[in-house]
Amino acid sequence: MLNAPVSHYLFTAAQSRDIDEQTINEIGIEGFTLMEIAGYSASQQILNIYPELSHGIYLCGKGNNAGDALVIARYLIQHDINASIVFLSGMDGLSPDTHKNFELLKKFDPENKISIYDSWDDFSGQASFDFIIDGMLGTGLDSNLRGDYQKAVQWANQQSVPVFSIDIPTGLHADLGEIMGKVIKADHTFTFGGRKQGFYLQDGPLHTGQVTYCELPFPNELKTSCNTFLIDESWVSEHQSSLGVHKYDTGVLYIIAGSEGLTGAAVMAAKSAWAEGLGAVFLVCPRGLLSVYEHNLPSIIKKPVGEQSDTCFSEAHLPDVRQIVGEKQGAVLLGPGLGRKEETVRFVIDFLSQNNRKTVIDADALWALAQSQKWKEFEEKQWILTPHPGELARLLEQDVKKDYQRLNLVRNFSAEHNVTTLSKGMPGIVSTKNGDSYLTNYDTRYFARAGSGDVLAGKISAYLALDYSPEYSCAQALLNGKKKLFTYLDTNRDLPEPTDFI
Ligand SMILES: NC(=O)C1=CN([C@@H]2O[C@H](COP(=O)(O)OP(=O)(O)OC[C@H]3O[C@@H](n4cnc5c(N)ncnc54)[C@H](O)[C@@H]3O)[C@@H](O)[C@H]2O)[C@@H](O)CC1
Ligand SMILES: Nc1ncnc2c1ncn2[C@@H]1O[C@H](COP(=O)(O)OP(=O)(O)O)[C@@H](O)[C@H]1O
Ligand SMILES: [K+]
Repeated sequence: MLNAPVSHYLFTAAQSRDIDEQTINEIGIEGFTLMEIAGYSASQQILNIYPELSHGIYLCGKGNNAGDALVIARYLIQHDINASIVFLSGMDGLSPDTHKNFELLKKFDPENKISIYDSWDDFSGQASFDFIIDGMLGTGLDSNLRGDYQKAVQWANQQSVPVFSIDIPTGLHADLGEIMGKVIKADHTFTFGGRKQGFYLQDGPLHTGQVTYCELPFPNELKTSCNTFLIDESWVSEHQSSLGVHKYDTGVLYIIAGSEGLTGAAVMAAKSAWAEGLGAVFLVCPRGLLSVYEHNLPSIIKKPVGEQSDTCFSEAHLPDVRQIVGEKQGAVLLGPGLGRKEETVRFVIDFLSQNNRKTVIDADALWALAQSQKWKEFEEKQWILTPHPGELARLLEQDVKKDYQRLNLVRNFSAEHNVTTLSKGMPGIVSTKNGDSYLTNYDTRYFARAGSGDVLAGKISAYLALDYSPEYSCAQALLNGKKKLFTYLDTNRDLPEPTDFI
């Protein structure tokens, strides 16, 4: 199981608002109190992270997002950090808690040092300021940005000072991660009560800057509807290798991979899995390719099947392959470099029809699944599917353009077919049989070179062979790549090779 801490739950705007309302109406913590905690907590984070600030421009709408910004202003002026407040929709019609906080703020400023502007036109751009607070719109955004909000966003994005977004960068759709006309490009987003799903989809990652989760007193019981989580190393702990046990007790993996011209995929996957400290890795291969593997994979036990003239898998190999895979308890990786010949497609489907092993289905084995609907009826499916965008479109029989759509489709697909799916791309999405989804949070574009998929499949199947759950195996494999990527980028300027991730 993968149990994310609440700091890594990802909410939609509707879920956030529901939790807010229930906390206020059913639990009895007033909205004003929540706003105070939100603003106080963001102000302390800002003081910690940016200790040298002297003057902020506060861009405010009229909803509660602006109220949070006004609370921040109240705390920061106590630290001699000046404030200029710009109300983009004027000062009439502020939400009740925001209005109350505006009145409070003025009481903290008896000398009228705070500058207040009641429209965008009234604000002419200050001579000196060193940060901007974006308190224009939060979860209340309901359409493309209107009127002066567009102008203010454009202006803020052109300034060379840090921009701090309150709860959400204004203009970013909290669920979809899409830009609603225009969007703030924040250096830092302070988000309240829960991260928003859109931070990690589509345009989100390019606009939130660093995200800091600020806790609000929302009871955890109100958060159980959440089924989307952020994967990161702060909570997905690294596996411990169980040294000293017999090699066949510390993880056995059978890799069924490779065909003429595609032996590299099998080699990469096998090396990648072996590097995780398994007891034994068996590479099942068509006999005609054995010499390639003897040469390249000294640590891997080769299990050739068929005749000397065979260079791809076919149905004729099934009895031998089944027997080999049945010898010891272990996991199976099926797919890298298998090729797409018809006899290989039949081999894959027939093999899966009577396979009770935990199995990672990758690359050409996914091609085979997409050629035949038969697999949908198979009873035993302890499977992890690892489609890249093209493979996913074939499996779903539809094009998937938007991340939000991909998240929902992959979630439904996994639940409907009772499999775990790792949908590759940016973000990587892991969806489980019970409808939970886990998103990555780093630049996966570095992995878009032929071979990194084979390395990833090797890692996932290694963890599966070590008896970790399917979702943990996927998350840990993704994070393993991230760690290696960051280590590589620390000392290198050129692009990493897939072999750097082994
Ligand atoms: N008790 C609460 O409700 C809490 C709310 N919090 C804050 O409140 C925010 C949500 O507050 P609200 O629901 O008041 O919503 P917002 O503050 O996001 O703004 C809603 C207002 O903006 C207008 N608006 C919506 N879309 C617009 C567009 N495209 N262009 C121009 N104007 C637009 C709406 O007409 C409405 O008046 C959260 O994001 C968070 O910052 C926090 O203070 C925590 C507690
Ligand atoms: N550690 C990782 N974290 C996130 N995504 C990864 C990682 N490793 C691989 N990927 C994903 O896998 C993709 C490569 O897989 P794929 O297209 O199947 O390549 P291959 O040519 O190796 O089969 C990358 O574009 C990326 O989306
Ligand atoms: K905002």
